[in-house]
Amino acid sequence: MAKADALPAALPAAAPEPLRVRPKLAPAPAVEESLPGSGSARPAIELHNLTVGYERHPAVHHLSLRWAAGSLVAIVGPNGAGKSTLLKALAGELRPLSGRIEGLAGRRVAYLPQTPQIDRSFPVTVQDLVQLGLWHQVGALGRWKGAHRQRCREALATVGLQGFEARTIDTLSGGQFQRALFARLMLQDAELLLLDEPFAAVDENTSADLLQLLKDWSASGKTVLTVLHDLGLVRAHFPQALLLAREPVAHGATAAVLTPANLRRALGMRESFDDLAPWCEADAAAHPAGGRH
Ligand SMILES: Nc1ncnc2c1ncn2[C@@H]1O[C@H](COP(=O)(O)OP(=O)(O)OP(=O)(O)O)[C@@H](O)[C@H]1O
Repeated sequence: MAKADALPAALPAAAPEPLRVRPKLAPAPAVEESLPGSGSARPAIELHNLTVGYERHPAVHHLSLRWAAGSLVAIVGPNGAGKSTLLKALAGELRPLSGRIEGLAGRRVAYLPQTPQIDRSFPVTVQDLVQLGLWHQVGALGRWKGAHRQRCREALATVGLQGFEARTIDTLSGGQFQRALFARLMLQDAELLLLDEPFAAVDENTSADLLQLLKDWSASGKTVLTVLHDLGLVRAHFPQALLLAREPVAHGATAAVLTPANLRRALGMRESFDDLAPWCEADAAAHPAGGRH
């Protein structure tokens, strides 16, 4: 699987600034439309008994599910549940310990990780940062043209950063920086977007506007998987959810996933990562002689 275009994550919160988002498109598809058999021409993403972890220590176990193209999915769960680990696997940064992911071959994936991976003191302009989203079109040997710069300007205007092109990124507030990263995501034009807590460092108005972009992407057929902790936000805006606690607790329509019983169960499974833990139940069956991760 090709590694996703990794993007840095948000930095600390910023002063709010009004966004000029694109006009609202059709609402995000209802969950029924995103479920298997909806007839979408684009391939779904399928996890088949997927286990992902670090140095043979599984962090998230035995996931089997399917996301139809255009799904808008919130991935939720307690700290340490394996949410970021799952995104890393989908982004191609971690190889599965077992199982497989299907539906990514030949598809562009954009990944906005949780931890900042960019040195903001590096003297690059907002234009430099955002136009990297067009790398798939321009390439290492290509030349940046006026049309590319124009697309950058349009993307920046869409996230309310018109006129910021020449600013160096060290002069941006955290929220402005996050918006610039969304402009870059826009230019990446990926079919699968993986966002790890994208609203963690932005104010309510900004997150509402960025959320609208996610809905627009989903409505246009892109699959959007977003790690979130704000369950109110998830209930209000995400038709589908995956509740993780190292293993899947529930997956499907958000209202059916985020029930008090499921949430209690997930909390009960928290912090269970243990270097000396025995094989999980499913692995124990496969390794009757026993073993430890
Ligand atoms: N690089 C790593 N090496 C070893 N273990 C790791 C590494 N990264 C994460 N882990 C462990 O994997 C488990 C899952 O971590 P992960 O970051 O996926 O959880 P999360 O659900 O995203 O948590 P949070 O909500 O706190 O961000 C945790 O127990 C964590 O300690």
